[in-house]
Amino acid sequence: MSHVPTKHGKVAVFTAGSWGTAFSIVLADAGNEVVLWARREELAREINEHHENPDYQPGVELPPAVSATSDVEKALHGADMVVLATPSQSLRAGLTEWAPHIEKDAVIVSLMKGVELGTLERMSEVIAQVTGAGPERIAVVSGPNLSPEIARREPAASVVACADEEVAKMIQHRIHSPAFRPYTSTDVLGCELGGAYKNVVGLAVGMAVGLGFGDNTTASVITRGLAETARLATALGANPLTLMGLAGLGDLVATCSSPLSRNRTFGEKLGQGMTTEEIYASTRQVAEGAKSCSSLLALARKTGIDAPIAEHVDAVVAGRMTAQEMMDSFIARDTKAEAD
Ligand SMILES: NC(=O)c1ccc[n+]([C@@H]2O[C@H](COP(=O)([O-])OP(=O)(O)OC[C@H]3O[C@@H](n4cnc5c(N)ncnc54)[C@H](O)[C@@H]3O)[C@@H](O)[C@H]2O)c1
Ligand SMILES: O=P(O)(O)OC[C@H](O)CO
Repeated sequence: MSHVPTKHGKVAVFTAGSWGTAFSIVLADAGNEVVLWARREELAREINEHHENPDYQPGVELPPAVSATSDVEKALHGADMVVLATPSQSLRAGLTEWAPHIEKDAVIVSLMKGVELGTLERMSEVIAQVTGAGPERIAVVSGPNLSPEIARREPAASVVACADEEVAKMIQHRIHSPAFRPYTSTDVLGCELGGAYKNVVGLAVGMAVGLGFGDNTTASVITRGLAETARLATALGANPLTLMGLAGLGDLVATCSSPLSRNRTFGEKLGQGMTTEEIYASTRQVAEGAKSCSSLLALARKTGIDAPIAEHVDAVVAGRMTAQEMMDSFIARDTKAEAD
């Protein structure tokens, strides 16, 4: 059945990185007017003049409904939806600057997949604290959505989660494009933890690939990674079915199987023997799991949950263990029942 785009309102997207730019195409294709905020004025100018973001989605033509600005007030004026896509560890600082200019009834949608270091807060919690918005104004979009594929309009599905189901439905309508199919959920916590944890599992799978191991190894890590994710998320109140859905298993499969994933690639480089510092120096794009392994591990410990994958990935990223030692240690762990 064909999708008929309807005319919607203005959406402000912070910021013009890989996912913000790709998601602006979804939003425009779904009938929204989109303003991308770029930190650098020259990038905003480039986007407006050439309808392309050469830094984060080179070669992709942006629809006419997408424009860019480096002016925060201009981006947010009249926007009834604000979409946030920064690295998770930068959200609090950025949002503190932007929040005073957000329209008072605007809904705020997080596209981020991480947990804040130190506070151990999920992005929706950071948004609530910084903006004062209630749960009915805060939503999350999460699923198997590698940005280069979304930017090429390859078909994909995702989940839009909000504590208020009617708001989730409204956002679903606003982001349903010919190539992008959103499902609703009220399980914000489950979607956020699924999204953050899959990055850590993606790092471990990447390490296995970098070490030269095949599909038995990666499937074992993926499956135990899903068990670990579900253990923590359900202990914190998530619906177990969320972890079996697009924001859990779906995203885990996309991230762990795709060479496009920055987390899997980061892990692959660790597996090949590069250090974390060398990898950071080789790319400016974010691999959220390299930071969130530490916050998720701390969250698991605080919750009294066994989290061997987060623990080992954190040790490798911090240089306390090699990728090979991690794999050896996974196999040598005390044996137990699968369901435990
Ligand atoms: N790229 C994807 O395929 C994808 C898909 C789904 C979710 N995500 C999530 O979206 C979030 C953003 O990822 P991305 O891929 O767009 O990252 P990216 O590295 O491509 O872009 C990050 C953007 O944030 C900006 N930025 C960096 N530091 C900042 C700061 N201190 N203050 C304000 N802005 C800052 C950068 O200028 C850039 O525009 C992450 O949480 C990621 O897990 C990414
Ligand atoms: O490139 P990654 O590893 O950040 O993954 C991107 C998306 O989260 C995949 O859904």
